[in-house]
Amino acid sequence: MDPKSASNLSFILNKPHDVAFADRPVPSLQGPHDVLVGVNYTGICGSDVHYWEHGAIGHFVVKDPMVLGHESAGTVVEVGSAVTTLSAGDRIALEPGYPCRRCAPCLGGRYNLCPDMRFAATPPYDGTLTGFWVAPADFCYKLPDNVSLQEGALIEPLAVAVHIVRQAAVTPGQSVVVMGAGPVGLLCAAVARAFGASKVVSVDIVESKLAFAKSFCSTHIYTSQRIAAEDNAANIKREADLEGGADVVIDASGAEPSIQTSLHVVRMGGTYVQGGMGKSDITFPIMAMCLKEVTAKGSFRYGSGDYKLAIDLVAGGKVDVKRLISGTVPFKEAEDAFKKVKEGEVIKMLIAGPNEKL
Ligand SMILES: NC(=O)c1ccc[n+]([C@@H]2O[C@H](COP(=O)([O-])OP(=O)(O)OC[C@H]3O[C@@H](n4cnc5c(N)ncnc54)[C@H](O)[C@@H]3O)[C@@H](O)[C@H]2O)c1
Ligand SMILES: OC[C@H](O)C(O)[C@@H](O)CO
Repeated sequence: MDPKSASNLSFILNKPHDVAFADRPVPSLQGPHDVLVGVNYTGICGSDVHYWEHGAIGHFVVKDPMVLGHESAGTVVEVGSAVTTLSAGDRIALEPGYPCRRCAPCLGGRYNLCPDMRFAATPPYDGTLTGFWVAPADFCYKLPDNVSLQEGALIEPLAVAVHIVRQAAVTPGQSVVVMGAGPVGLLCAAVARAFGASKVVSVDIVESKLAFAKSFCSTHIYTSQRIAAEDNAANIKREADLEGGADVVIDASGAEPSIQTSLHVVRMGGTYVQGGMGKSDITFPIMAMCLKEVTAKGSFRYGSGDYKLAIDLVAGGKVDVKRLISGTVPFKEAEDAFKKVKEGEVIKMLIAGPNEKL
């Protein structure tokens, strides 16, 4: 694709529910280690939909028009003079956040915690729903021949799940309960299976999502009821035969009742990981955490090795991300795809890049 003759049409959020398409200048390489990527496919994340609806997530507020999107795969079109690992034509999954590489978290190996992270479609930084994108070469991961560009767009949420399951340190034979069967919860359940968990229980409030989870990877499912958290936890333990509780519980819902249930379903000395992002403050069953000596951890985005492992899991047939793709729309239908995601009819919608023929 020649960037001189191709479109750099971008899908821009002006303010909540006010989006526009604009042909922006094709970006140039900023340094010798950069590559220019033609964006082929981008998945819609819940955070994109949240910005589209509300114009903000916590203290990240869209003040100026911002290009949406951060779950992308593309094709390299130009490489900087110092790039040795990629060449024009390579198909890649795009890691969309660039840390400073100099601060204490970066040097400590946890670059996802960099305070100066420039993350796509997180204000003030533009996202990847555009024709061309410039990235450091080491944040572009070559896709093996048996991984499609559509699957490549799913590597981002899969890397989120890989990071969560690594935080939980899941080992073979363990029991894992995953709260939430949206894309992140489904992928956490699949990664937990791939890590050797023998029992993976998906919990949600929507039965159709659980039916999908069962067909996708979960060994057990449970529809959460509007009852006390302790009672939901007791039901999960009984129905999934988890006497004493689960070794690991992951929240991928962000919902307060689900977080409360999690602390009652985890076993003595078990591990709890918070992956879901809902309300900033909730009522948390801290006594259960204390008395059971639960190891509780957070998980934010992804770090060293997560993208690589996510690609290996797809290439090795361990996680079939294709099954999560509900449909792909042309670039000009981006807003309709956002509406579909908001209505909850779909699992993962992809938007083709502006130069992609469907
Ligand atoms: N930690 C990170 O870096 C990171 C990255 C991406 C997304 N997230 C967060 O992960 C969460 C999941 O993302 P997603 O894209 O799958 O979102 P999603 O909204 O598609 O999925 C959330 C699921 O939780 C279910 N749910 C709601 N209330 C529940 C309850 N009481 N019990 C059980 N399930 C319940 C919903 O029905 C839904 O299926 C979101 O909160 C998102 O913000 C975190
Ligand atoms: O997958 C990455 C997440 O969607 C982002 O961190 C988002 O939630 C905030 O920028």
